[in-house]
Amino acid sequence: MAATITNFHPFSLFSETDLCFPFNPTKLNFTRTSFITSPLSYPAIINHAHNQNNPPFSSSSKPKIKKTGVLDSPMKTQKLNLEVSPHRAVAAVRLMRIEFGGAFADLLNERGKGSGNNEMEYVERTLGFRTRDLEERDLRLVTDIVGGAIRWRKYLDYLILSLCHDEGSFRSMEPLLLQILRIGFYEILKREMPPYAVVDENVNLAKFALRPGAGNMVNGILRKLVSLKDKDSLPVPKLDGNDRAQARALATTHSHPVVPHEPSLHLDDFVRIRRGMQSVIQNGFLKEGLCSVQDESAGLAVSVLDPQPDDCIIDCCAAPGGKTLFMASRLNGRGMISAVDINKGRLRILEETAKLQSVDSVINCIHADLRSFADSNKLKFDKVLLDAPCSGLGVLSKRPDLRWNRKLEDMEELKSLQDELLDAACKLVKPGGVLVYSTCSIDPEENEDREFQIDPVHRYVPSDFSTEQGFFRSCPVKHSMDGAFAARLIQSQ
Ligand SMILES: C[S@@+](CC[C@H](N)C(=O)[O-])C[C@H]1O[C@@H](n2cnc3c(N)ncnc32)[C@H](O)[C@@H]1O
Repeated sequence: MAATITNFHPFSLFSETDLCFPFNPTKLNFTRTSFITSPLSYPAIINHAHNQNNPPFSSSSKPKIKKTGVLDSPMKTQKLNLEVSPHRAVAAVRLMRIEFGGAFADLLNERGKGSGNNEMEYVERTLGFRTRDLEERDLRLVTDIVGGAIRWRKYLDYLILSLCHDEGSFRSMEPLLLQILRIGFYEILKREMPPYAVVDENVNLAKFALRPGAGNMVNGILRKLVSLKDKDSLPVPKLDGNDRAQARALATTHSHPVVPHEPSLHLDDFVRIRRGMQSVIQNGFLKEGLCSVQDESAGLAVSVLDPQPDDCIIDCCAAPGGKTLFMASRLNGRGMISAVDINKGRLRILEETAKLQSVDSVINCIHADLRSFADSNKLKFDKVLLDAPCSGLGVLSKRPDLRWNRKLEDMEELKSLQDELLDAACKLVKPGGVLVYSTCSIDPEENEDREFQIDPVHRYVPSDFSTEQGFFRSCPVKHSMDGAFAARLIQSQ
């Protein structure tokens, strides 16, 4: 089975190649929101269950288990080990599959539900034995341990390395032994479990899955960890040296991957990454709302509106929320954005992502057709964004399907819908307020060929994006980003 990020995060709707993400400064102690944009490719998810003849990790070299039994089903003749806790065995094997098999932690967790038998097959093939079957509680523990060990991997590895005899023994450590240590370290440091139970259980796992000597090693290192923790003298990465060294130390303490990135040339809050998106995903940054994916052209269209704290804004075609959420991050918790969209499902994505990114307090989602909403609504807004449904001709590099799906008749219909939405949006602007009409199209008929009385955009975006007539326009070839258009209109007083 293969899957793409589309199944993973709504922001992939905007972009399969260029990714941006806003870091949540409250969670990451960054001073302000940042975005990342990057070309990337997602590795296919490998489902070894479909490849039974090719086990992911050979168990041929594994010692046979010490304590075996036969499972109750007459079909099952596998070796059963009752001394190893099932959730640790499954967690260790999942971690191996994620690190070496390219599997996604999330999908494994989902599939884990109700598929204990599959899990045990992996355990048996990797460790050489089965444990008792997983119960609901075990599965919850697996999810927590696997997620935690991945999330904190950089920090856990730093500590494991510090407690090894030398760097060589860390670097040459058997992968399974390293996973077992990561589990033990995570349980002791982050789950705060009773340390001696953790030591005993992980020693058992190493002993049975590898060999007695591996059990001794786990015992020695985990006990060293417990003793340092008790004395409050765990090694801490030194925060000195140049900026880069300090950033590395912080990345270790907070277990952030060091993702190669470059600041956006056009937006303070964006960074562009070319590689390393896997780390961002695996560390849960997207899922936890610490960042999101967005093309710089979308960010620049928001800059044309120039949202400021205390603004009362309406985003007329808001879902699934890329621009709304970026605007919300600029309000610093003050002001309000009414986010209108006719599509309930897409609006729900916006609502959920706003909660994840902790900006829901400044966003009010309204499920409505803008045309009827504008007729019935009495409230007027300081700033109105109409990011209109469009042909998408500016995003063909990411949406190749559009090349074949667009018909001339559709374009006529689309333009009249855009006209109606623009009329509706105009009704919502306060006297002296601003309306930004934007599209991700480069077709003049959808954009500058309309009759606009405009406020030129050069004060809001770099001059390279401002056309002679005062519109914002980004061009895929010239700017290496999506093609987009925005016009800034001022309502007369
Ligand atoms: C280009 S997308 C908006 C993207 C969004 N601004 C963002 O940044 O994520 C256009 C949106 O217009 C919505 N839409 C289309 N017709 C509408 C209508 N009559 N009233 C309100 N929303 C409408 C669609 O559901 C779609 O979500």
